[in-house]
Amino acid sequence: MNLCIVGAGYVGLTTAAVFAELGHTVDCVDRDEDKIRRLNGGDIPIYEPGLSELVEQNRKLGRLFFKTDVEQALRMNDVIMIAVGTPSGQDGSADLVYVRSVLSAIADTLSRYKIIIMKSTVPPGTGEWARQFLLDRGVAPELFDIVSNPEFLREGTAIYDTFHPDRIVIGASNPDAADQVRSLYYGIDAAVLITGRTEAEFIKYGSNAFLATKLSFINELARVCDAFGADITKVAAGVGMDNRIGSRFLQAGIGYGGSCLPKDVAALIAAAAAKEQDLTLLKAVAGVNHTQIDVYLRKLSSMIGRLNQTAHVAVWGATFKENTDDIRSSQAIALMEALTKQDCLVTAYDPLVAPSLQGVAWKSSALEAVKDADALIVATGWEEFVHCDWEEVKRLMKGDVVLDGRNVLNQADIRKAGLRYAGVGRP
Ligand SMILES: NC(=O)c1ccc[n+]([C@@H]2O[C@H](COP(=O)([O-])OP(=O)(O)OC[C@H]3O[C@@H](n4cnc5c(N)ncnc54)[C@H](O)[C@@H]3O)[C@@H](O)[C@H]2O)c1
Ligand SMILES: O=c1ccn([C@@H]2O[C@H](COP(=O)(O)OP(=O)(O)O[C@H]3O[C@H](CO)[C@@H](O)[C@H](O)[C@H]3O)[C@@H](O)[C@H]2O)c(=O)[nH]1
Repeated sequence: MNLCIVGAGYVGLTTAAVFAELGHTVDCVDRDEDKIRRLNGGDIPIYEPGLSELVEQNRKLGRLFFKTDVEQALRMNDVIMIAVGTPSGQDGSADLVYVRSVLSAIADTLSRYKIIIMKSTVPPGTGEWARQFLLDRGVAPELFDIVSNPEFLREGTAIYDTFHPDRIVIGASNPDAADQVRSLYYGIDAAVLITGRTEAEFIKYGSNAFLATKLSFINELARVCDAFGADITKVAAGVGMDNRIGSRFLQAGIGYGGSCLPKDVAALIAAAAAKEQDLTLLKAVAGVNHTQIDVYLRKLSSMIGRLNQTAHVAVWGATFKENTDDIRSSQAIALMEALTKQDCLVTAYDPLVAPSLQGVAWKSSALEAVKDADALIVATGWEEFVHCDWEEVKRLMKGDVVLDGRNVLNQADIRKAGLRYAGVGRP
């Protein structure tokens, strides 16, 4: 099948590479000229394990193309997938400005039947709104179908997730259009769920909202475990053994971040509010996440006796989780901002990124970052931090406190090196 994917970001680029690998011919278009230039020069603008090889292979095979001329690509292809960003607006609602701009380009170019697949995460009702948008722009109703096909990949494992999804959700009002979209996934062994468009849009928000709920639940329980001197990792292991609950997404930490969970929880709350529904549970989920950093900074403060300009805190990790270069809504960044707000001296290191942050001195290695520090916080669970030389850390640090913000470290190794260990909900 010939396909045009609009947006060459984490989702568009990964999906383009995987569909090309499945044998389709894919035009991946983005209006960001620099991004497309880099892609055409063999340089992948994001860090995603396995993506570079897949892109290169399919470019060489003549199945994957990167272009900036959106209109031309829209004219040339009869299957169009929208994978542009849907960031949070001021009030938390999803800002559909990029989606609208793609729809506008589609309206300008559409002269024969097209299937328009909404891959971007959009609020319930957006498919219907998009249909009306095109009709209002004078496009004849028989010239298009809009199909919702939400994406569930995780950054860091995006290629694996796209080849091995738990399910493929296709929301369509025309069964023939749903079948066409299903045939795009030929070669992927996964359950396919065909629903109405609005239900598909809800499934995406419902999934992310549930994942966020699981995380805030375990993070709140971790606070109580802390108070009782119990270990949340052991509690989570036992709770997760119940198949109805499941063991995944129960790792307590300094909170969830990334470009999706915080944004999609906020967007669902806003979408509900527009229909006069108050999502009290989800508001609490966001609230727990919002205060999680403060809770553990208080713990740190009690261990080193102060959090002010005389405190030197080293932070390991800046990305919102390991194996990605994405810092959107990263709790690690929020933590550094909270520390600098208290005038602490902050030295930091991340294996992939060093974003400019006022008051943060970036170092070129993990060990360099801990030199003379009173305390170390591990804010992202990079493998490199798990396997570091704790004897050397102890030798370089002035103080002896290690706060494991992701519960990924081996406490015994740290204590053996003469350091004091504190985790999230761990005694
Ligand atoms: N990142 C994830 O892990 C993930 C997973 C599932 C779903 N989603 C959803 O997928 C969507 C895309 O997310 P992302 O992380 O890939 O975003 P991103 O910001 O990485 O990429 C979006 C791309 O779209 C391009 N773009 C914007 N407007 C355009 C236009 N009019 N024409 C051409 N290109 C345009 C931008 O230049 C950018 O390169 C969002 O709705 C997000 O919620 C993201
Ligand atoms: O047990 C856990 C699991 C995750 N996290 C944190 O939660 C955040 C989100 O992690 P994850 O969900 O793995 O990252 P994303 O790549 O943002 O993926 C989520 O958001 C995507 C965009 O919508 C969806 O497609 C995915 O299914 C959904 O998992 C990160 O800060 C993690 O550190 C924890 O603290 N504990």
